[in-house]
Amino acid sequence: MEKQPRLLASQLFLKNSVFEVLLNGVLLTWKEIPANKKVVSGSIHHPIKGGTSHSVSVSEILAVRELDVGGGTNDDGRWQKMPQKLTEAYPYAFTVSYVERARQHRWRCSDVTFHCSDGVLRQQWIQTIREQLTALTSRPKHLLVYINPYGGKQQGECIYEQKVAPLFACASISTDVIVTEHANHARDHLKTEAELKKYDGVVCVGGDGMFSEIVHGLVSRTQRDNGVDQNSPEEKLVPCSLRIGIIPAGSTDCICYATVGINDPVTSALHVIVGDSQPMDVCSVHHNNTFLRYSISLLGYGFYGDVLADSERKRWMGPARYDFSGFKTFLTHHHYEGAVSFLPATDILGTPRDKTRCRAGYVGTVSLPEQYEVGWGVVRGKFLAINAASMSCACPRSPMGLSPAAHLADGTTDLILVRKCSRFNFLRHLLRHTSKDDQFDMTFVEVHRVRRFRFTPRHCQNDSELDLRENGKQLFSQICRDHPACSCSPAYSSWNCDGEILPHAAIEVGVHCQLIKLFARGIEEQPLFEDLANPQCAL
Ligand SMILES: CCCCCCCCCCCCC/C=C/[C@@H](O)[C@H](CO)NC(=O)CCCCCCCCCCCCCCC
Ligand SMILES: Nc1ncnc2c1ncn2[C@@H]1O[C@H](COP(=O)(O)OP(=O)(O)OP(=O)(O)O)[C@@H](O)[C@H]1O
Ligand SMILES: [Ca+2]
Repeated sequence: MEKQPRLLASQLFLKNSVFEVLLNGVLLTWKEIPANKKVVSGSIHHPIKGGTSHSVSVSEILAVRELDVGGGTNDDGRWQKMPQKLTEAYPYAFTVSYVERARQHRWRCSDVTFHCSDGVLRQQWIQTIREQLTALTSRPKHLLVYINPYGGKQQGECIYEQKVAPLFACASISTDVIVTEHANHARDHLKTEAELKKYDGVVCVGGDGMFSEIVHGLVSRTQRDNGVDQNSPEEKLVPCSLRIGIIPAGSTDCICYATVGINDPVTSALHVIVGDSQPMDVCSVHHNNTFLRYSISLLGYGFYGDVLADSERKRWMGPARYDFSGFKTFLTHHHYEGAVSFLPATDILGTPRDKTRCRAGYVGTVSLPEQYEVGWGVVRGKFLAINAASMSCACPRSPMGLSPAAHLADGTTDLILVRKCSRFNFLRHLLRHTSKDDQFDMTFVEVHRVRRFRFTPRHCQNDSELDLRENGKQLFSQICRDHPACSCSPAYSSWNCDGEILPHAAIEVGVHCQLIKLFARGIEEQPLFEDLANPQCAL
């Protein structure tokens, strides 16, 4: 039989007042007792009206610890002198650290210190809270942490040491930390060496590129351990068991932003500590039955491919390189010819044009065996951009993202085709990414929710021998030498695969539903914050 959580109710002293404190296995609540209703000691069992009240879910308590008194520390860490009489009456203190919601999906760690009249009561409280925390089996105890010291503004190590490590220590999480020494260090370590059995999760401190390394390491390792061949595009991949945490310290941080709602290191660390779990889709990208890469956020050909290719040469500029290259690519206004064929997702309810958003608690449609018999669709033409967004791709540049209604874990990707149009119209389309306006409501844009797709560039219907880095450039320079003053576009762009350039233009993509899990819960609805942030809220 399941053990019932112990119920505790006491009158405890907090700041300058007496509170009725209650722990019921789900919630810890404390409610101020108006001065005229105070009971001197022991438990009370009747509801008390009036006074401020607070409530914290046990699942969002980080830790509880004893505190020596004679005075005490305030919630904001300042020394607080307590009234002599009350300190004498309640000399035994304990502090509870818990998650508090702040603005714009930010989480913060807050402390509340309760004072008890005797040591036995204090022990009872500490022990009971600890028992209830131990019963939360989804919380990680031992983590493997990779820090990219060169991501984003090169603050990775500092962010981890100052903001994250103290929180992990407070929550009694032990860590093995590796500061990477070169690109693909984390990927290769995970793929071949790391003793994964020792850990409850992997944390990366860096940007989307660093996260991508972790995904490649973990997914490849899992397939190898299970004898699955990644080179076969049709193969069903085995999901990874370890969850991944992202401490954002990169330039775009779109995976973190779209799964948590903000790119904030403390918020992400707290999601790891409370043991959140968010499944996510992963796209596999193949060329001629050879595995190229996995994509979790954006696969972009044309505009986003060209922005990335240009920005890679400007890494020294830091995150601003994307704006610089974005502006330059916008002015260049190249279009690319080719054919996109895709398998529409017919067995799901949503569409990319929905007004609904993927939010915390959304249960993704798990792949269903009975798809309607709808064949592949084909779209041919000249495109400014071909984007596949497997999730919204919300980021600080575009708070709603490339595909605002995309879901994190529904086994589909939103294929966005932007046909050749004027610069003015393309600018209108881009601008809509920065507001709530519908970027798909334009004649030259179409969007399909798909399970698989292929792209074949026009100039290379047989792309088997093509290596873009070599032949692509030659072809472009050839064309432009022939038309020195023309504004013709090169034959090929490159694919931007989560911030990495792919070596081929002709690719085949399949979505693997819920292949990985993150220490996140999806974006919480804002009203939840409004209620909980209000200190006067009713219990
Ligand atoms: C006029 C303002 C329009 C703003 C439109 C902004 C749309 C931004 C949508 C961003 C989507 C990011 C998707 C995430 C991709 C990541 O896996 C990847 C790795 O981190 N990041 C990038 O590839 C980094 C890609 C970064 C792309 C930045 C593009 C900036 C475009 C600026 C265009 C300026 C035109 C101005 C004309 C006057
Ligand atoms: N020690 C290292 N030295 C050089 N490169 C590294 C090192 N560790 C990781 N990398 C590589 O750095 C690249 C960029 O890292 P990261 O994603 O952390 O930052 P970013 O590119 O600034 O951010 P974003 O990906 O969000 O745009 C990654 O592709 C990763 O492979
Ligand atoms: Ca998806």
